[in-house]
Amino acid sequence: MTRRLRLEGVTRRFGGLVAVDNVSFAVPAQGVTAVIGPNGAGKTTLFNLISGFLPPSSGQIIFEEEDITGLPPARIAARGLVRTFQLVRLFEDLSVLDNVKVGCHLHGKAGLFSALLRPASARREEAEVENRARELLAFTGLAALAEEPASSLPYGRQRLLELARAMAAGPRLILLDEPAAGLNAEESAALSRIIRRIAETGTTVLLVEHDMTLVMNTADRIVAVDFGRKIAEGTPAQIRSDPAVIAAYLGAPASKEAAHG
Ligand SMILES: Nc1ncnc2c1ncn2[C@@H]1O[C@H](COP(=O)(O)OP(=O)(O)OP(=O)(O)O)[C@@H](O)[C@H]1O
Repeated sequence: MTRRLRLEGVTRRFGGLVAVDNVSFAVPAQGVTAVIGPNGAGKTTLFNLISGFLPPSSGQIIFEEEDITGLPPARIAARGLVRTFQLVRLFEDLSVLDNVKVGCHLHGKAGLFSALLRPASARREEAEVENRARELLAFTGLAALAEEPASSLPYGRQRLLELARAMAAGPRLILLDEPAAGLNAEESAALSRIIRRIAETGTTVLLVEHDMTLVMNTADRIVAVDFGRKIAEGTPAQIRSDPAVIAAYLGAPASKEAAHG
């Protein structure tokens, strides 16, 4: 099985606190992988390390067989590893469509320099960008809102817009940081279907999420962390019945839970 991403012994310390402790796992190119864990387990720190927002204290991060450890976020994004954030970060005054177009320009080949230097091909690229942006709005169910200002969308749709913008870059791997946060059950179910479709189009999905319904319905593989350490890895069925995972969520020591189980 091809692996899109590998973490090898990744550790991140904040002073005396070890937020991520010697974590290793691989993300297959196919499908959806989820990272779960109780509050403060180190999930966000893990995402910040993978996306370059924080350098690891030690260990290696390998994306498509190349070492990206310590590269700045923009360089990592340019290689096709893009992320969304826990809190929505949109250009509020721009239209829904323009937000997605910005996503194409941020990480894509249609950069500002090429637009200045090669006006004819830049115009062609601009048309392609517009087509791609509209396709993504259709994909996320936002096509009818293309000309509206982003700030006018209800929260659930702003989250989908953020997803569409991240997809505009044509990423090889997309990191979704709590994509279902603040969504109702119906929105969360719609999001799950969109995430599955993203994976089917060949973009690897790695997500961090507290909404267990979404995780169990969406992920092919789950990595569970607690106190910065990986405590389990497997299919949703395996994770659901894993004593260490159950113990982490119930707040009981794994050994005690295992003894009872
Ligand atoms: N910049 C920082 N400086 C100091 N400590 C930090 C920093 N970022 C995170 N931590 C600590 O590292 C640990 C892991 O935090 P992290 O936010 O990664 O956990 P999490 O699993 O994402 O939690 P949540 O589910 O609440 O978002 C926590 O103890 C947190 O207080």
